[in-house]
Amino acid sequence: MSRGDVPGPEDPAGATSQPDVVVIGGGPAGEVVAGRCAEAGLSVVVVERERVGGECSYWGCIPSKTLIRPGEVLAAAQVAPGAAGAAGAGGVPGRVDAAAAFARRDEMVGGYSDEGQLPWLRDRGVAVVRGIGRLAGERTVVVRAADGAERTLRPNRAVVLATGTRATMPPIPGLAEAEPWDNRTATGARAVPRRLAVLGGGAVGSELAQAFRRLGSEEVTVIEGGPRLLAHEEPFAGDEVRAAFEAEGIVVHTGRRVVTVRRDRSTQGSARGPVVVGLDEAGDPRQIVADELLVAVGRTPATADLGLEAVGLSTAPHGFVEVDEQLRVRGVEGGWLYATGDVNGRALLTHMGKYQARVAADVISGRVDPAGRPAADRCDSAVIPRVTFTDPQVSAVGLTEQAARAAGLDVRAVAVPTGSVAGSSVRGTDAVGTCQLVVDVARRVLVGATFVGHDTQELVHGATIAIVGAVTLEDLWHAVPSFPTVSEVWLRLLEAYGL
Ligand SMILES: Cc1cc2nc3c(=O)[nH]c(=O)nc-3n(C[C@H](O)[C@H](O)[C@H](O)COP(=O)(O)OP(=O)(O)OC[C@H]3O[C@@H](n4cnc5c(N)ncnc54)[C@H](O)[C@@H]3O)c2cc1C
Ligand SMILES: NC(=O)c1ccc[n+]([C@@H]2O[C@H](COP(=O)([O-])OP(=O)(O)OC[C@H]3O[C@@H](n4cnc5c(N)ncnc54)[C@H](O)[C@@H]3O)[C@@H](O)[C@H]2O)c1
Repeated sequence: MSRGDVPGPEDPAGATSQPDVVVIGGGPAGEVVAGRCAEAGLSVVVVERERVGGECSYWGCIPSKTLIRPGEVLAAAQVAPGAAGAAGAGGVPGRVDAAAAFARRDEMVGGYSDEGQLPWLRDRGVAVVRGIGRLAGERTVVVRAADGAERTLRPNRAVVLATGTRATMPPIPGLAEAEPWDNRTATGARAVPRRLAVLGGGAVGSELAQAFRRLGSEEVTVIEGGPRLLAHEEPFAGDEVRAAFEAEGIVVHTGRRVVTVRRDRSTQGSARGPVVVGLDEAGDPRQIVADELLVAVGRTPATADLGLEAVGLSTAPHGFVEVDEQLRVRGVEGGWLYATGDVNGRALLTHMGKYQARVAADVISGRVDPAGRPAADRCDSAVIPRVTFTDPQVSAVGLTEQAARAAGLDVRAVAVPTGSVAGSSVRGTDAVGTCQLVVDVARRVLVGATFVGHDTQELVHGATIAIVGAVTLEDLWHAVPSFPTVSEVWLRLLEAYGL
């Protein structure tokens, strides 16, 4: 199947028109809610307009992390004396074989076919109906297939919206005509642009800017409208990532606005002609010329044409679907409509969408815990683990210090350099980053943690457990980290707190 095609008409498993549950959208959140409902004995239909697996599998997490990995491995080797010679030397790590990286990306996305994803649903008896789903009234979903044929599904119990998001395109004059990259074109690239400009220094922009620099782009420029990269994280995280970017030749402009974009189709030397990005008058430069412009300024929920008005909901453009703690859509009577994953705007992360999906499935199926109580929603929106796969990585969970104070908590933050433990030095010569805990002073429990450094992705789950379990500092003191691991930062942090 070529990219951009809509897959075949209907999964051979077939689908009843009156199942218990209809899920619109077969991304990570839709798949999981469907699978768990089916495991609970319900009959389930997933309606998918493109590919089962969603944005994450083909144009998000999987291809981006696959393209990041080779540069990360080379950079790690370069700071391990003895391996460094084999891996190249200089500001940018030795060359990544971009063609091999793209080939591995193609493998990881299953050649942009969802054949590999379907068995998981089939094994659970979930039917997939191909087409665009929309609400047409209470417990009523109309599906329009690629050939225009429509069929109506009338589930007995629930409809779950899991339609995700697409890249937001800001209304900058000339931008659309310049055919910018979005996450799909960037993660699906088949060649490395010599010059790449990136609009937006959030998770997508930061990860892909560094990935392309390491894949071989000679000039990479990030333009961020806010004061720093990774604005949702602790301020030191964005500053430390910026320092690392600049050390490897990525130019970062913060606090700047793009006011015009133009693709110069008269210029030779690039198949499409260079793109000229005009900046505001707030500073220098006033213009950036690149071969491609990646737009990564956030996400827009896929709610247009979803029929929200048919069930009395607002159809405000760019509006996320508001849900309660059990993932039921607010403002709809009867408790039959749910929304999980990106489309509800709570946490635009695959693992959180899948968590919400498990909660929603338990609510829909009436699952009870061993004590016979209904499965409760523990979907605490403050406890969101997240890893930004830049180098250094930014791995965090819970509240930033500022967010905790804004929430009225009396907190104390303690921080130590990630390089203060032997585990960091053993790994290489360039231990960078800061680790910080945010502690609720009265309860002596964590409410937030941030770990910036190489390979910190595996540190964050310990902090997640500590927050969810409300483990006191006195108990954490007895959770002894192994030597010589980077986890020893936990000990340093507790010592810094005064234990
Ligand atoms: C570049 C990039 C990198 C990312 N990296 C990470 C990461 O490392 N870790 C992480 O946790 N998150 C990451 N994310 C975020 C992650 O991709 C999303 O949070 C996740 O895909 C959301 O899952 P979802 O099921 O809610 O929506 P989606 O994955 O968007 O799936 C929605 C599905 O619904 C279908 N659909 C939409 N409308 C309809 C309709 N009307 N009828 C039928 N089908 C419909 C779509 O075709 C799609 O298949 C990344 C995102 C991007 C863009
Ligand atoms: N590793 C991961 O888990 C991962 C990776 C990529 C994406 N994601 C998820 O996807 C979501 C979307 O990522 P994203 O990077 O598109 O959004 P984002 O909200 O993380 O960052 C967007 C950035 O663009 C800036 N911006 C907005 N408009 C601008 C403009 N006109 N000019 C310049 N800058 C502008 C914002 O200030 C912000 O810093 C993230 O919130 C995250 O949840 C996760």
